[in-house]
Amino acid sequence: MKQSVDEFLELVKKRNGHEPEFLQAVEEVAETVIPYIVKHDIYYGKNILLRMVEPERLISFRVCWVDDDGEIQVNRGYRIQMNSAIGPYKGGLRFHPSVNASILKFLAFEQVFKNSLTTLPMGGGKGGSDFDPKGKSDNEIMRFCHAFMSELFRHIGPNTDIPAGDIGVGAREIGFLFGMYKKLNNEFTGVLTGKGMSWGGSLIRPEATGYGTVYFAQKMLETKNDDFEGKKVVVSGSGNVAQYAAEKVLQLGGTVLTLSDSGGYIYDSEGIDEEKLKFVMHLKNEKRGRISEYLDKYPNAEYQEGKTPWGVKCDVALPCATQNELDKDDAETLLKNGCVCVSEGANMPSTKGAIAAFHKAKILFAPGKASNAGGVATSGLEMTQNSLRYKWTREEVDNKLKDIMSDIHKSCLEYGKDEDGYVDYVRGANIAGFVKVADAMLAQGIV
Ligand SMILES: NC(=O)C1=CN([C@@H]2O[C@H](COP(=O)(O)OP(=O)(O)OC[C@H]3O[C@@H](n4cnc5c(N)ncnc54)[C@H](OP(=O)(O)O)[C@@H]3O)[C@@H](O)[C@H]2O)C=CC1
Ligand SMILES: O=C(O)CCC(=O)C(=O)O
Repeated sequence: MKQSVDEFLELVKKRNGHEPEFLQAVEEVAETVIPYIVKHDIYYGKNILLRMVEPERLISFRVCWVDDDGEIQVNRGYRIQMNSAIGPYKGGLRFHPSVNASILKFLAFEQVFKNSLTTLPMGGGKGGSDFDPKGKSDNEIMRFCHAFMSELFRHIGPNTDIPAGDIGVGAREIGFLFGMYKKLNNEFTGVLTGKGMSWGGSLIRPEATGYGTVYFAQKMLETKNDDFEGKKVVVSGSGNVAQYAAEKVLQLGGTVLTLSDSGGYIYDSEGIDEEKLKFVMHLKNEKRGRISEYLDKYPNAEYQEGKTPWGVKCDVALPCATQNELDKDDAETLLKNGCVCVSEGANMPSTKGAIAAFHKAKILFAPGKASNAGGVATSGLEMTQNSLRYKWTREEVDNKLKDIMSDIHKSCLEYGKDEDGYVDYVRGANIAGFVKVADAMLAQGIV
C-alpha cells in the first residue's frame, strides 16, 4: 500500500490514539522518512514504516513486593521488544510513576533508530515500571528490583534482549537486577549493561551519554568553525546524563550555569565548576537529595522553584532531563537570548513546536536519537567486552565513543543537508537510522 504522511498517521492514530508520546515520536519520523521512501523504489509500497511502528512483542506483567512497613505493593512492569532486524533488542529500563505503554513505546521506537545510528548491531527495546524510587529505602529498591526481574528474566538474555538503565535506574538498580537474573539462570552473562566495574561493566559507560551529547555538539559547532571554549551552557536535569554532560563541558572550556530536577532549577552565575559538580554528584547519587540543596552549600546561587532553566541566557542548551521539557515558548526565549546550539541529552525533550522554531532560525539542533546515542553505543561496547571476556582501558573506550559520535554526525550530514547548506539533523538521523533497519527487514522477508 502506498501512503501519504497524513494517511499513514491516520492509520497509526487509529490503533494508538490514546498514546500521545508514541504518536509524537512516530509523527516526527514519518514526516521525514515517508518523503524519502516515496523517492526510493526499494522501500516504496512495502509498508516498512507501518511494520516498524508495531512492536514485535509487548510484555506487561505484575510486580508484587513488600515495603518496609510490611505492606504489599503492586506495580506494573513492561518490556517493549520493538525491532530486532539488526540485532538483539537493546535499550534501558525506566522506573518512574509516569511510566505507561505510550511512554515506553515512544522510547522503544526512538531506540530502534538510535541503535541503528550507532553503527553497532543492536535492535531496539525499552522497558520499565510505574514504580517510584523516590523516598524508598535501599532494601525496598532491592526487593522491587528482585520482584521485577523474577518475571523479566524469562524474556531477556545476552543474545535476545539486553536491558540497561534510564530514568530511576542507575548502578544500584542494575546491580540488584543482575543479581536476581544470575540466580534464576545460574549463569554469569552480559544480560544487562551499566554493570559495576568489578563484575563486567565497561569504563566510560556511566559517563557515555552525557559525554556523547557534548561530543556531538562539538561536532556541530565545528561545522561553524566554533567550539565550547568560553561558551555559556544551560543544562537541565541533574541525573546521570546531566552530570556527565556538565563535566565534559567544563573539560572543553565552557561554563555550566544551571542544573535542575523536577522541583526546579539552580542558576549559578559564577558557573558550576568541578568542585561544585562533585558536590552535586554526591548530593544526587549518594544522598539522593534535591537540587535546591545546592544553595545550602553555595548560597550565592539562585533556586527557581517549579521552573525550567530555558530563560537563562546562554550560547548552548543541553536538555538532559525528560521528554517534552522544552516547548515552543522556551525555544523562542533561547533564540532571543542568542542560543546557537541545542544538543538533546534526554529522549525527545523538545516539543514539535520547539524543533520547528530551532529549524526556522537555522540554529544547530541535534535530536536525542543522534546526540544521546553515546550511552547505548557504549553499552554495545560493554557487550563486546563481555563476549570477549576482556576489558578495554578508559582511553580506548572513550576514543571509540568519540569515533562513533563522529560517525553519527557524518550520517546526519549525508541525509540531512539542505540545498542551502543548513543541516536538518532530525531528517538526517531519521533517514540514516531507517535505511539500515529497513534494508535488514527487506533482506529477512515478511516476518
Ligand atoms: N542514562 C542513559 O544512559 C541515557 C538516558 N537518556 C535519557 O536522558 C534523560 C535523563 O536520564 P538519566 O539522566 O539517565 O536519568 P536520571 O534518573 O539519572 O535523572 C533524571 C533527571 O531528570 C529529572 N526529571 C525526571 N523527570 C522529570 C520531569 N518530569 N520533570 C523535570 N525533571 C525531571 C530528574 O529529576 P528528579 O530527580 O526530580 O526526578 C533528574 O534530575 C531521559 O530522557 C533518558 O531517557 C538517553 C540516553 C541514555
Ligand atoms: O544503554 C542502553 O542500552 C540504554 C540506553 C537508553 O535507554 C537510551 O539510549 O535511551
